[in-house]
Parts: sequence; structure tokens; C-alpha cells
Amino acid sequence: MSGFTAGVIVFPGSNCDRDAANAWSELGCGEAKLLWHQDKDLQGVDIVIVPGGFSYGDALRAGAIARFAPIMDEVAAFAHDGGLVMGICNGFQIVCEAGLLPGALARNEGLKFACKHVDLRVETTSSPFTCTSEKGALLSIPIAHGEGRYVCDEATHAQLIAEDRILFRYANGNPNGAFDDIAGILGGPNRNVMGMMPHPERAIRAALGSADGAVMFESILATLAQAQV
Ligand SMILES: NC(=O)CC[C@H](N)C(=O)O
Repeated sequence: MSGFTAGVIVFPGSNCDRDAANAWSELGCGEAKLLWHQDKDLQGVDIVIVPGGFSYGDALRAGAIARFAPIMDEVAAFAHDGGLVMGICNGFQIVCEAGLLPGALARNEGLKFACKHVDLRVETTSSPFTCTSEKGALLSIPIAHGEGRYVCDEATHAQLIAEDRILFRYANGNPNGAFDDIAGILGGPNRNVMGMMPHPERAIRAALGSADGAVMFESILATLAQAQV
């Protein structure tokens, strides 16, 4: 299996960094490097994963402080150059706060932390993150968040739809009140940036309750392998 290197950003308060790194290597994608938030060098990685957690204790608003970390300038430059960036849960919050994806994540409807498996519907396979899945496929993936309610203005919503940039919607129930059931979106110059609230890295083998998250890592691997040809 050819190997690619994932850079997983670690902030004070990240708690899914090891899970993301493990998923990458366990699924045969290659090596994962943990990159400290104060670093200013992505060390030539092939993909950046901004993982879940409670960076800076979610003070002010989840992701609002992490976006100012020195490494985020490098992540932004990498994204603007077409590099793959995957924001998971707190990573989605951070990537939105950094302006790499539109909209924001607000407190869950009902103001309760939500922790369970949910069904996600794959809304597009035109992405480096879902290209080996099927449009309309349902994935069982866990969520664990208090600020997961995706919000955006009408113009942004219309643009997301017109450009086929809604990656996942919640199916069979909306756990947080997200606008239009949105669970994950795409952005970047080449659909190369994604953010999602559920945790695919926690759903990579049956013993974890679901292996449905693996298709995202397979898609990324296929995309990177294709780019290398
Ligand atoms: N697992 C996570 O990344 C969730 C934490 C997140 N900061 C929240 O909204 O609660």
C-alpha cells in the first residue's frame, strides 16, 4: 500500500488527535504526524486533519481562539493552494472560524451536549472525501458535541446548494438543530476543504459500533493516489 502523510494539528484541549492519527495509519493510508499548534511548518504533509476536542476549553466560542494559532496561517495557505484539509467536530468549528469554510457552529438546539450514533446521508460524491462512496448512502457515525448546530445566511446556503457543496445531511433525525440538517460541507478552491461535526475516525471498525467512517479515508487515499499518477 502506498503511503501518504497526514498532519494532525494538536491544540491545547484537542482530544481526538490520536484517534485521527490512528484511523489514518490503521486504514493503511500511511503515516500520521502530530503537529503542534505553535509550529509554523506543516513538514510537507499530504493532508491536514484538524481534529476534534475542546481547543482552549471552547472559551468564547468553540474554535474562536484556535483560529489564531500560528499553524493556522500555514493551514490556510495549504488550503488555498488546493491541499486537502479535513476538519472534524472541533476541527470543523476551527476551520469555519478561520474563514476556510462559510458559516458557523452554534450551541445545540436545547443547549444539551449530544453524544450518540447518528445516520448521515452522503449528499455528493464529487469530493476527495466521499468519491468512493455512493450518493444517498447512509453512514452510521458518532457525534459528541455541544456546539454543533450549523448556521449560515441565506445567500451562503443558496451557494452551497448551487455548487453541490453540502457533503452530508443528518438523516432520520437532526441531533442539534442544524440548518437544513447540514452535518458537513465542502469549500476551498477545488472542493479540497471539508468540515463535519460527526466523527468518522471513531467509526473505522465494527468493534467501535460502526466501520462506516472508513469510506472517507478510502476516498482520500484514492484521491491522493490518483493525484500522484
Ligand atoms: N468532540 C468534539 O470535538 C466536540 C467538542 C466541541 N468543541 C463541542 O462543541 O462540544
